[in-house]
Amino acid sequence: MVRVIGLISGTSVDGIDAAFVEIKSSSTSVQIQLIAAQTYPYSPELRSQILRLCGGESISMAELAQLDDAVAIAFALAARAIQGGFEPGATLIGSHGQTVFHRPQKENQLGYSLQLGRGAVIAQLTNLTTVSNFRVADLAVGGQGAPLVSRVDADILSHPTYCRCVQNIGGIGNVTYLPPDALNCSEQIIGWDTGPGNSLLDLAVQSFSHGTKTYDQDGAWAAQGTPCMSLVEQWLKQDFFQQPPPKSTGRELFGQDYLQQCLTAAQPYHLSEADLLATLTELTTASIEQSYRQFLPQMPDQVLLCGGGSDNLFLKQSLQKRLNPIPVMTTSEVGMDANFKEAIAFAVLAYWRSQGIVGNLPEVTGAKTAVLLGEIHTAWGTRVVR
Ligand SMILES: Nc1ncnc2c1ncn2[C@@H]1O[C@H](COP(=O)(O)OP(=O)(O)OP(=O)(O)O)[C@@H](O)[C@H]1O
Ligand SMILES: CC(=O)N[C@H]1[C@@H]2OC[C@@H](O2)[C@@H](O)[C@@H]1O[C@H](C)C(=O)O
Repeated sequence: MVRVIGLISGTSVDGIDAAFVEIKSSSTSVQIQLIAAQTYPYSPELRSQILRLCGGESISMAELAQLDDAVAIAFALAARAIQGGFEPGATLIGSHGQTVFHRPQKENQLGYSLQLGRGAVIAQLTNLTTVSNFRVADLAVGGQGAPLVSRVDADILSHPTYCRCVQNIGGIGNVTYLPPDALNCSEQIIGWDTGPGNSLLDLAVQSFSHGTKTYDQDGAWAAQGTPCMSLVEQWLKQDFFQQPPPKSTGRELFGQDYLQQCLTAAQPYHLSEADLLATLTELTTASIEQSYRQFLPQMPDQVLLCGGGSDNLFLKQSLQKRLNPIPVMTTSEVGMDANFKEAIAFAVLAYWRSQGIVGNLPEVTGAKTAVLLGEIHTAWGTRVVR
């Protein structure tokens, strides 16, 4: 048994998700007990600095260094806070860090992905061995570097007889397709980034609310509107949605510029803000549905949502309508907290790294081979281990 902290802040930049878990492992899989979970919001200043960088703003190397320091300190404070008081405490941290740039692999160009929050600093500040920088090893062997949670999804969410899709709806959406008894047929597991999750919705809400809101609670604003389906069909012609897996994306594509193109295309329709939010919600759910129908060997028996978008009632209803009669549930309904599944995943990925167990699924990322994910930083220095 080992106690591990998983930390992640994703493309919504809404804060650091921290999960404190106990991991028991057998020869075939891991058993997870969630001890504590919490989201630690960024300070408004730090969030806005990160969002500007994610939005493509140029900064100096000195500013980048300062931002990396601030993110590492914020992650270390979250790690200290989440395990406060529990005994025994954690012996390992898995820190995804904060994605600020992602360049998917294409043709003969390696992918590139940058997450801020240096593991060596977190290890020093917490005095705990810290695994970080998970994506580079998959990228170096020709992978997309994302999604990385698929092997964990298979371990903790596959079902003996049901075929499942685990659908994360964060800033960006990503799916893992799990055939029945997936662990014993991992070559049949597939996954990809489906496209925008909440990223366009959040940007639109921040603009329409003049900065007073960061997201549409429960999708209540969008629910007051009517989606314009012809716009959704037009937007779905974007190359990314036609691209077969393996594929990954980020705010570099589905960010402010893409939103602006959507709003410009919508002008002739004279839509209200609620109509626009409803239409952007349909883009998210339509892109998920279309990718399933286009790229899956068969439609799943169940869809399990996770990520903040799983709390968006209007979005969940729209996806259910599109996938009926397939039940659209959340991972919480099968015992895996939907808001912290990704943080838990990075605790497991860090544990696997510490045990010399590979973490990526080449069938998902397109990597040439399965590799060890993450660099191990101890309080007394960085260990280079096989
Ligand atoms: N109650 C809610 N109603 C509607 N939307 C919500 C709710 N709670 C969270 N969200 C959405 O979820 C987002 C945060 O989700 P999450 O933390 O999964 O994103 P992330 O991890 O940063 O993204 P990614 O998975 O792309 O890395 C918020 O920005 C918001 O858009
Ligand atoms: C570069 C990066 O941070 N990608 C994220 C993003 O957010 C959702 C989707 O795109 C996913 O592929 C990925 O994160 C999750 C944790 C993953 O790698 O599985």
